[in-house]
Amino acid sequence: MVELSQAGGGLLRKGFAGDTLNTAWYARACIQPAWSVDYFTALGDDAMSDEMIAFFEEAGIGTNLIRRIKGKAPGLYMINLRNGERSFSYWRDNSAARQLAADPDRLREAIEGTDVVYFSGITLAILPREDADTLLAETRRAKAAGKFVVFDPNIRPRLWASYDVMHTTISEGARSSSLVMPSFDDEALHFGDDSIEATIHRYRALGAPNVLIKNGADGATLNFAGQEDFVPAETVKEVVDTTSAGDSFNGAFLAKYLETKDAVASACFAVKVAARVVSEHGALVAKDKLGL
Ligand SMILES: Nc1ncnc2c1ncn2[C@@H]1O[C@H](COP(=O)(O)OP(=O)(O)O)[C@@H](O)[C@H]1O
Ligand SMILES: O=C(O)C(=O)C[C@H](O)[C@H](O)COP(=O)(O)O
Repeated sequence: MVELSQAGGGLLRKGFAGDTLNTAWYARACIQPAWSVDYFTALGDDAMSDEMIAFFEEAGIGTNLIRRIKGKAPGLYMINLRNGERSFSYWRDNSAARQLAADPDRLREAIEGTDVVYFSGITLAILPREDADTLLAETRRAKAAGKFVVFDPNIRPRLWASYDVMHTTISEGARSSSLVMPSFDDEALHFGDDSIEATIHRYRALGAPNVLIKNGADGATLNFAGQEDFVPAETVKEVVDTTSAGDSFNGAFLAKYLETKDAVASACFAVKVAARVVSEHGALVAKDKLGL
């Protein structure tokens, strides 16, 4: 999506963001140069879509899988801030990305060509029902084939037709995953979990072998194959904008974990990156400000 963030004095800064893009961006910033990170989405044929493609390429994110749709444009969102905590306004009903899974062969081919698949509750929420089912069938297939499938529920009630559809579809997303990376405040608020243990238990019972719960300034709890660990958050002097805290954590974590297979060390790295991200405006913080 195109992102409008606060630039001071009533001015808005234009950027590009969206939860899966943010995660790809931080993974790319943190991963070994020899690894490739590709973004699978749909864009339009307008100037803004061209600019986004150029921006992804400049960041080193592969764009060959991106479908261009005639007459369409990217979605738009604006970050609203209250004491550093973000909320979003969206203009995305007609975005090109809603058609990202409309071509099942293309989707299957893209997934077959990769070792790791990352998607989110927002990915599922913006798709027409039958396309969400297509994507879920492919992520189940990928997991069964031994690929590492990673899912962040990223619960956004406004994007879903109803609570029941949201609950069922997010549960299916988790069931088709090797690792689920939820944020505890969302899970407690929307799915009624009264503890981090309850969230871990729910996702493991659905069939996700690994769960990593992010909990804002209270750090992160991991349960990898039944082994539980806790990693505290970094202390942040001033929380400026929490947009992308969770996505940057996910991208940084995956970059380290895929290389080292050390979940705790990777979470320790991810809390450091996320701490830098909440200290700046907007979803994507420049690599030289991440302290890598
Ligand atoms: N106020 C904060 N101080 C320090 N670290 C933070 C803060 N807020 C978020 N983080 C870091 O970002 C990670 C993700 O934040 P969280 O708020 O749980 O995700 P989301 O943005 O998805 O709601 C946390 O696990 C933590 O490491
Ligand atoms: O809401 C959406 O659809 C977006 O993708 C916009 C934001 O860039 C991410 O939501 C940020 O995600 P957090 O890491 O949870 O702060």
